[in-house]
Amino acid sequence: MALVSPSRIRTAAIVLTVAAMALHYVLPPKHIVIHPANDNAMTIYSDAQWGGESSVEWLDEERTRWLCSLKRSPAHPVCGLSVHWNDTQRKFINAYGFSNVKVKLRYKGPGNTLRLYMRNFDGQHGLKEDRDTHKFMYVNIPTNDFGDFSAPYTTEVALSEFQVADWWRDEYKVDRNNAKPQFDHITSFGVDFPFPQVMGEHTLELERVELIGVWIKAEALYLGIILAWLSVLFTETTWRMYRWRKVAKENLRQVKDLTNYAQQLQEKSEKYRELSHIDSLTEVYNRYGFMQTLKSLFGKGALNGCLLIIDIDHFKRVNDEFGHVTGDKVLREVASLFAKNIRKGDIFARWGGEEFVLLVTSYNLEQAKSLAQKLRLLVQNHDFNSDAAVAITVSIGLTSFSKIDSLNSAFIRADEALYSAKTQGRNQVVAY
Ligand SMILES: Nc1nc2c(ncn2[C@@H]2O[C@H](COP(=O)(O)OP(=O)(O)OP(=O)(O)O)[C@@H](O)[C@H]2O)c(=O)[nH]1
Repeated sequence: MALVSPSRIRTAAIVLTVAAMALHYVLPPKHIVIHPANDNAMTIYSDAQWGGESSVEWLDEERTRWLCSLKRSPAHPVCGLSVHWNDTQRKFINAYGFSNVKVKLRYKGPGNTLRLYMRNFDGQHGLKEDRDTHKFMYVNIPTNDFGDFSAPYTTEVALSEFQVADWWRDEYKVDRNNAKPQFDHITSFGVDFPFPQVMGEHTLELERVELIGVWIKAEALYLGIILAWLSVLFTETTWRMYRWRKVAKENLRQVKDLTNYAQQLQEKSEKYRELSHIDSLTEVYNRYGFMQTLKSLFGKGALNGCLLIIDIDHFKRVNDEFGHVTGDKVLREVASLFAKNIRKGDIFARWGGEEFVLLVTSYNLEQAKSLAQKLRLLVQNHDFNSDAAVAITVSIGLTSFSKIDSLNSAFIRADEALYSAKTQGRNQVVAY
C-alpha cells in the first residue's frame, strides 16, 4: 500500500477538522489586559484645570476608586479617568483580532450614563506625542449596566459600538471617510460622563479592563476547513488520475503485447501454412501445395491447359554411386531449373521422390511439347557441378486437358506418356 494513500489523507483531514472545531469551541478567548497593568499610567481629571468648579480625587491609596464632584460653572463640566501608555513601555495596543472590550466597573451616583472611550493614533491626523490629537472614539453605556458597590458587574462592549466623536472630527477637520473607528494604535482608555452631565457626586471604581477576541474567527476557520478539504479532494483526484493513468498505460502495454503476440502467431501460422505447401528439400510446391493451388485456380473458372510429369532418369544410380547428399543436390537443381523457366501462372511441384509435375494453363499440346523439350534440354545441358560423373536427364510425359473432371484422366494419360518415354530410352518427351 502506498505510504500516502487518499484514505490516509482523508482520515488525517477528518481528525484535523474535528480537532480544529473542538479547539475553536474549547479554547478560552484571547485577551489583552488594559487595566490593571504595570505598564500603564492612570490619571484623573476635571474641568478644574480649565477654571471650572468640578473636582476629582482618589478615594483609596491603591488608586482604584475616585470621586467626581460635578459642578455647574461657565466651563464645560468634565470629570473622568484616563488609562494610557503612550508614555510608558507599551506605546500602543493593536486590537486587530479583538472584538470586545470587557469592563468591570462600579458606579454610585446620580448619573444615568457613563462614557467609555478610547483614543487611537492613526499617523495621518494628530501628533504621536500629543495624546489629545489621537482619534477619540466613544460609546455611552447606562450606569445600570455596571455594578454598584454592593454587586460588582462586568459589562462587555463590542468594539463596533464605538464611534468617532463629532467634535474630534470637526476639530481636526477629518473627512467622513477617515473618521471611522480604528483600533490598531490604541493609546488610551477612559471613563467620563457624556452630555448632558448630571451634577453631583459620582463614585467610581475601575477594577478591570481587557480586550477580548477569538483566536481565529469562525468564518476564517470554516474557510480554512473548506480550503483544506478542497486541497484534500484535489490531491485525491490527482492521485486517482495518476493511478488510473498508470493502470491504463499498463493495460495498453498488455494490449500491445497481446497484439504483437497475435501478429507473431499469425506470421507463424502463415509460415507453417506455407511450409505445409512447400517441399522442404526443393522449395517448390509439394503435392498438397499443388492441389491447393489448383483448387484456387478452379475457383476462378474453368481450366484448360497441359499437364507434364517429369521424372529424373536413373536417379537410383546417382544415389547408389554418389550418395544421398549428391542425390538431394541434383533434386534441388532440377527443381530450381524448372521453377526459373516457367511462367508465373504455371504450377510446378515435386510429386514425390524424383518425380515432378508441371501444369501450364492456356497452352495447347504443341506449345506444351516445345516447352517440355526446352526444359528437357536445359537439364541435359546443365552443369550440375557435382561429383556425379553421370549425365542427368529427365523424361517427360505430357497431355492436354480442357475440363476439370478430366484432370484425373489427364494424370493417367501423362503417366502413360512418361512410361512410354522411359521405355523408349529416356531423356525424351512423349505426348498423349
Ligand atoms: N537423394 C534422394 N533420393 C531420393 C529421394 N526420393 C527418392 N529418391 C530415390 O530415387 C530413386 C528412384 O529410383 P527408381 O524409382 O528406381 O527410378 P530411377 O532409378 O530414376 O529409374 P527410372 O525412373 O526408371 O529412370 C530411389 O533410389 C530413391 O531412393 C530424395 O528425396 N533424395
